[in-house]
Amino acid sequence: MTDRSGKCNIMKLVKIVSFGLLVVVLVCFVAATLRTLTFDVNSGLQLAHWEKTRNIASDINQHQRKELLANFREAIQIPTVSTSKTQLNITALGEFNSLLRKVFPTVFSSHLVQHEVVANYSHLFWVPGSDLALVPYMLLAHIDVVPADENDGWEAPPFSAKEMDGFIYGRGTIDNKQSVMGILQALEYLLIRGYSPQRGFFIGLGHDEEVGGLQGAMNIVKVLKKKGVQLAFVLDEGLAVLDGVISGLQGPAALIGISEKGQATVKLSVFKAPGHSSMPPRESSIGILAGAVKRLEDNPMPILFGEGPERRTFEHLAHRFGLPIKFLMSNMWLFSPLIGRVMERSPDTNAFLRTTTAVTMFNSGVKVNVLPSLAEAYVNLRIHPAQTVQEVLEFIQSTVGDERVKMELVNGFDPLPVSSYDETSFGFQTIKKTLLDQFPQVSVAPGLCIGNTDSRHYTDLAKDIYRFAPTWIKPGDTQRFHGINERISKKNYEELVVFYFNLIQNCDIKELPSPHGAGHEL
Ligand SMILES: CCCCCCCC/C=C\CCCCCCCC(=O)NCC(=O)O
Ligand SMILES: [Zn+2]
Ligand SMILES: [Zn+2]
Repeated sequence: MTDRSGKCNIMKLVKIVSFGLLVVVLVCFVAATLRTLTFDVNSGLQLAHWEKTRNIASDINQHQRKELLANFREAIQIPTVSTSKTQLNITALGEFNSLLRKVFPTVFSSHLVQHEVVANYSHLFWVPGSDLALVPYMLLAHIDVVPADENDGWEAPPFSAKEMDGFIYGRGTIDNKQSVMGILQALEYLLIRGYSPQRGFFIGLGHDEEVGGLQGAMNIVKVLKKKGVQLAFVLDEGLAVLDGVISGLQGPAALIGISEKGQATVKLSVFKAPGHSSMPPRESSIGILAGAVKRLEDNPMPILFGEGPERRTFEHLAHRFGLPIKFLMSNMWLFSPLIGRVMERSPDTNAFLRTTTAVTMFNSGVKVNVLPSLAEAYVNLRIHPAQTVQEVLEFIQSTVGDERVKMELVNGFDPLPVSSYDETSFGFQTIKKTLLDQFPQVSVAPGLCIGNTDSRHYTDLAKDIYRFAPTWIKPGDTQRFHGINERISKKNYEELVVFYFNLIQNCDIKELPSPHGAGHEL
């Protein structure tokens, strides 16, 4: 018995020790493979080694506070609406031109600024720098806005620029007149205070961005190409400071767009012989098309989370999440499918995961007793960086799976190249430094811009294109883009003016401080 039980005990002990060893080996393996990123994304700027510039202070007095706000409100009150490529409000665009000249007299009269109107309503400014060896950069924004209907539920008329509870309400307040006016207001104040740049810069204000920028941005690019211009970087609208928008993230995050999604507009159509509504066929053109559209909505494109630059966002921000999210985000190679499942539940986070499918127009029928011959739908897709227009078309074709539904690509372009964001990236680091000087509480990370911008026309002029403005977006604000009650706080608009005021001056450094001793020449 003793022997047997002794043997049993030894066997048990061997089993327990083996199991224990196995657990230790497994834990060691997992610990070696998995990681929890703890680096501080805001470090690495080498602030102590940053070239000293004698920046003009950006303080704003009471008079200027009133003035800059009044200028901004006037800009919002002009309905520079773009409805389609052929429907632009040219009266409003003309009025906007006069407004710019009236409220920024120094910009338009200074010998330091060259200005030209492009394609009738867009503006190109050139401010040469004193050091010709420094490659210029360019700031972009757009004057036009999408339509707005007061009856959709606006709390204030969309072109009233009404002030309520410290906010200015109106179409264009966050897309994108805050940048148009913010950039020029900053330049006006810089010039008044005697500033002249060392590094030259351009400002481009497009008038038809909301319908593709084919007149404004494309012609500005043509003008610059003719002059042989190459740019150190371009900064356009796009992402923003997200405050409480990414659930679980501690503190606000400034996401600087280093790429933007591609886009395709696809027309689906069904043709059937017309006839009398008293003798309907089993399936109408409308019914067949509705079925196709429903299948597209029921079968979203695959989740590609982690396969594009959005992966970098979460790796950068991982340290600002509590456990266990921090752990999941630090190991995207393993957990991205799980994170994707959670993020797809909300439209604004879903947009970062996959190519999105939006049915935006559906037309058919002319009379109640006539069977319509033609039913048409337009589908607008925003293409994830890991896909192409071609792949998206193939997906649509197989999902619709009905030869009676004709598919036509109206227009499309692939996702944009990824710009640099490492320690040697002049544009990214200068934007980041300017942000951190002004908003030390913010984490700065690269991001994917889910909308399209005029900057996509600039790829031949600059390798590095960033999409960002320090517009603060809080919970509920993402729906204000192209939606109702678009607004910006007065404080935030002032902050934008200060941001551009400081950014322009910060760009005057010759090179970035190098973590390894040698500078990064531009
Ligand atoms: C990482 C998860 C964060 C989710 C929060 C989403 C934050 C969204 C922030 C900004 C909105 C993006 C707007 C982009 C600018 C759009 C410009 C535009 O309208 N262009 C025309 C077009 O795309 O059709
Ligand atoms: Zn915009
Ligand atoms: Zn827009």
